[in-house]
Amino acid sequence: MLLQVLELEKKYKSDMAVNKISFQIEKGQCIALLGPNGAGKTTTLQMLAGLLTPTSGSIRFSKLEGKDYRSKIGFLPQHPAFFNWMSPVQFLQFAGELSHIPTQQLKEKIEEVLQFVRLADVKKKRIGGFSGGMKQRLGLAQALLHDPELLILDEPVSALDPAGRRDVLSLITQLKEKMTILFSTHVLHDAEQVCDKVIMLKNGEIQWDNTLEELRKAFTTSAVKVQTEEVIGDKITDLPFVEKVEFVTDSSIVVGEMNENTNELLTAMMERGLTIKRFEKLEDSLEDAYMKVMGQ
Ligand SMILES: Nc1ncnc2c1ncn2[C@@H]1O[C@H](COP(=O)(O)OP(=O)(O)OP(=O)(O)O)[C@@H](O)[C@H]1O
Repeated sequence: MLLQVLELEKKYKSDMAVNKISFQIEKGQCIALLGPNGAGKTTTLQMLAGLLTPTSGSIRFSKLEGKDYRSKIGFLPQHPAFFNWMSPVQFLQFAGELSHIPTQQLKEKIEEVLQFVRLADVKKKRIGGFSGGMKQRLGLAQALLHDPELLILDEPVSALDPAGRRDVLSLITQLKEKMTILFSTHVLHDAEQVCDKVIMLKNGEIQWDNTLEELRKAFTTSAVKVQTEEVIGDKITDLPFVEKVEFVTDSSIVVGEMNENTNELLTAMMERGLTIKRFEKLEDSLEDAYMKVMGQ
């Protein structure tokens, strides 16, 4: 385990932004913190990054018990601030000095991270002329300067156009091989593309903390819809599935709780002289499952 969060709480006067949440992060995981606006994502990430003091609860970084765990965290805020007159090299030099990275190491690291985020060609240009995607990649470069073990990204792709989104998500995918990543998003699809696990937040509380595969399993219905050429009538009244049958029309039924026994149902219907015209598995999409968990 890399990080353990216990009963973490942040209250703003009477407003409970984060309500005693607990979760843990294993080394090497890529986790998405998913939730609508106001769910408490930024508040949580800022507490983890040490930028905000929790009202109560604890954050433990396993390997650095007692030391300042923040030195091992790389953080990209939701709205990174840049000096427009600076160049990427100047900005990273400035950020690296603030983090007390030794001079020679910093020089090499700046070249390395700029190469990684594909800004090496424009490293001496003014940041003021950069696109949103370029700025976000520069922000990511800054978060990587001190070789963090845990990279925390607050809505890294939310403000980007589709191409910028794809760029940054692909960089995150490459970084997954090297470090543990926690990033927030309000878009399920972003989480689906890169992460192993999702923590869903709503009103400051965790609604789900597991893989998307488990989410799919937990919320997928196993009904099938069968449409026939003929009127079905009472031809299926003796089938073992009869209690789960609902007629949609005279020649179309939905049968619930069908798992491995779908073939049996179809065979039985054909044996009773029904011609199968259409057969459909009615599975909830991941989006449906997300909506159910979030109660939306
Ligand atoms: N400085 C603050 N003072 C008072 N309330 C705040 C403050 N910061 C956040 N909140 C409240 O805390 C709750 C959680 O906000 P937070 O920004 O963490 O949510 P979020 O999930 O990151 O949303 P978004 O996607 O909009 O950034 C919201 O109800 C918000 O209004």
